[in-house]
Amino acid sequence: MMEVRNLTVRAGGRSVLQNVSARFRSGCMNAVIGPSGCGKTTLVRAAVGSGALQADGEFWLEGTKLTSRGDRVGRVGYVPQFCLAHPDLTVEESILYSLKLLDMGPEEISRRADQILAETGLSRLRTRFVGKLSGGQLRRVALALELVADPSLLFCDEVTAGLDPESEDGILDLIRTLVERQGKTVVNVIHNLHHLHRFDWIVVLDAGEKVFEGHFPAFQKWFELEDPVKLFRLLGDLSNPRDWAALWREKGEEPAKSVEAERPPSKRNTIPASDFSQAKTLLQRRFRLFLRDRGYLALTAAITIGFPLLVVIFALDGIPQLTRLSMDSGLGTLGRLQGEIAFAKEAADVGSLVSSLILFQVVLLTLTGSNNGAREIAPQAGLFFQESLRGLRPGPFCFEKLVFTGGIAVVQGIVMTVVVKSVVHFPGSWWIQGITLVLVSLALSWLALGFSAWLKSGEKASLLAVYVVGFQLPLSGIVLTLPEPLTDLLRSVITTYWGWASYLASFRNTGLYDAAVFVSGEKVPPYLLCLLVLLIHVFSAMILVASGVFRMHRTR
Ligand SMILES: Nc1ncnc2c1ncn2[C@@H]1O[C@H](COP(=O)(O)OP(=O)(O)OP(=O)(O)O)[C@@H](O)[C@H]1O
Repeated sequence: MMEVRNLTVRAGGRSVLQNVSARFRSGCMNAVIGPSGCGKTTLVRAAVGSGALQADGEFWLEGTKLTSRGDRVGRVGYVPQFCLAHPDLTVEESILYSLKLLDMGPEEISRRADQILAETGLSRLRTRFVGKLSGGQLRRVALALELVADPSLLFCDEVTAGLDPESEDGILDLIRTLVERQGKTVVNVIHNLHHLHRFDWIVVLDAGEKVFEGHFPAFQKWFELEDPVKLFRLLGDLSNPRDWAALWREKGEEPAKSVEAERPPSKRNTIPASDFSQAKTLLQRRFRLFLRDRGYLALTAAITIGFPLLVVIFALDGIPQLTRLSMDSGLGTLGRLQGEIAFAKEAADVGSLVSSLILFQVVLLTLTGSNNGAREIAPQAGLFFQESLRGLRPGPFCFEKLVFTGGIAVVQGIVMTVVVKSVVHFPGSWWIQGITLVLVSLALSWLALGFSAWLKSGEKASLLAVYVVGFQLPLSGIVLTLPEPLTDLLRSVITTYWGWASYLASFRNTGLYDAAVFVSGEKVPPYLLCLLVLLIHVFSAMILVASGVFRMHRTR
C-alpha cells in the first residue's frame, strides 16, 4: 500500500493541499479525481518526490517511509500527461537507451525490450519514430518507458486526457493488464468520470482537501450519485453548499481504514548502471539525436564553416605588409614628415585590420558558442526528472552535456583557427592561437549551457546568452574606451577581451603587433596570463553547469 500522511503543500504563497492523508491499494487501479485546480497533480508530484514543492507530510510504500527521491528510484514511476521521449528516436531505441541506463547485460536488455514492447502493444511500432506516433500510441510509449525500471508503483497524471474514446479505453485496458498480470499498483489522475467504475479504489479531492476515499459503490453511496459524472457539479453546487471535507473527517474516515493486509516491503527490481556506463549511453543517444536532427546539424555545420569564411573575406590576399619601415634621410625635413605621416597612416590601416580580424573571429566564436549550449538542458528538465526516478544520476547527465557541447565548441575553435590562419597568414604560434580560440568557444558554450541549467526554459537561457554575447564587444574596451576605474573590473569577466589579447600577444615582436597596438592604444598582457584567465572562465562556466544540474536534480 502507498500511503500519504498529513500532506500539506504550499505554492505561490498559498496552501494547495491541506493535511491530506490517503491510501492507495496495492496491486490495484487507483483513481485520484476532483475538480480542476483541486490539487491532484500536486499530490502526485509530491508523492513521486518532486523537489519543486514546499511539501510537508509523509509517504509510506509497503510499510517503508520514503524520505528522498533516492528511496523512490526503481520503486516508483511517473508517467506525465505528455510523453517526453525524444521524437527523433524510434520506439525501440527509446526503450533500449533507457534500459542501458540500468545495470543489465546486452542479452537481458534485448529480452526486456522485447517483453516491454509486447506488454504495451508496441511490438508492431518498434521501428516508428516517436515524433510520428498518435496520442494514444505516445501514451503507450510513456508507459513502456516507465516499465523499464520495473517499479511496483506507477503514478499516471492524466494519461488518457485528450484521447478519443477508443484510445482511452485501450490505455485503461493496458493499465488493467499491468495491474493484473504484473501486480503493479497504479495511481491514475483522471478527468473523465465515465470510466470511474473501472477503478478499484477512488480518492476524491476538492479545494486541496480529501473529501472521499473508497470503492466505487461506496463512492456512489457517499455522494448519493448513480452517475459519477455529476460529481463536479455536486461539489461546486452553490445552492446547496456542503463542507464535504469536514463531513468526511467526521463520518467517512473510519470505513476507509479497512483496506487490505500489508504486503511485504517493495524492493527495487533493477539497479542503475555505473556513472561511466550511464554517461556513455547518454552520449551515444545525444550524438544519434544530433545526427538525426537535420536542421540543427545543417545550422551547426553552416556556422562552423561559414563564420571563418566570413572573417577571411576581409583579407583574402592575406594581411598587407608594412612597407615604409625606414625613412629616406635625403628627403629633408618636409619629406621626412610626409614619410612619417604616410607610415602612420599605413600602420593605422594595417593595425586596424589586424585588430579587427582578431576581434571578429573571437566575437563570432562567442556567438556560435552561445548557440551550442542555451537550449541543451532546460527543455529536457522534465525528461531528466523522469529518468532520475529510473536511476539516472546528475553526474553522468552533466558530463554528457559538457562533452557534447564542448566537443562542438572545440571543433568550431579549431576550424576557425585553421581557416583564418591559412588564408590571412597571421604570424605567431598555431598552438597559442588555436588554444586561445578553443578556450573562447568553450567558455561561451558552457556559460550558455550553465544558463540553460539554471533557467526554466531554453528561450530564457538563449536570450540571456545573446545579451551576454552582445555586451562582450562594448565592454571589452577594445572598440570603445571604458571609463578608467571600470576597465580592469569589467574586463576581468569579458572573454572576448582575453581572447583578443591572447591572440595578439602570440605574435608580439612583429610589425603587425606594433601596428595593432599603435591603433588600439592598448597595453596587451602576456599570452600566458590571457590563457590563464580564459581557463578560469572555462572552469567557472563548468561550475555553473554542474551546480545548475545538481540544483535541477534537487528541485524538480
Ligand atoms: N508552482 C505553483 N505556483 C503557484 N500555484 C501553483 C503552483 N503549482 C500549482 N499551483 C496551484 O495549485 C492548485 C492545484 O494545482 P494542480 O495542478 O495540482 O491542480 P489539478 O487538480 O491537477 O488541476 P487540473 O485538473 O486542472 O490539472 C492550482 O490552483 C494551481 O494554480
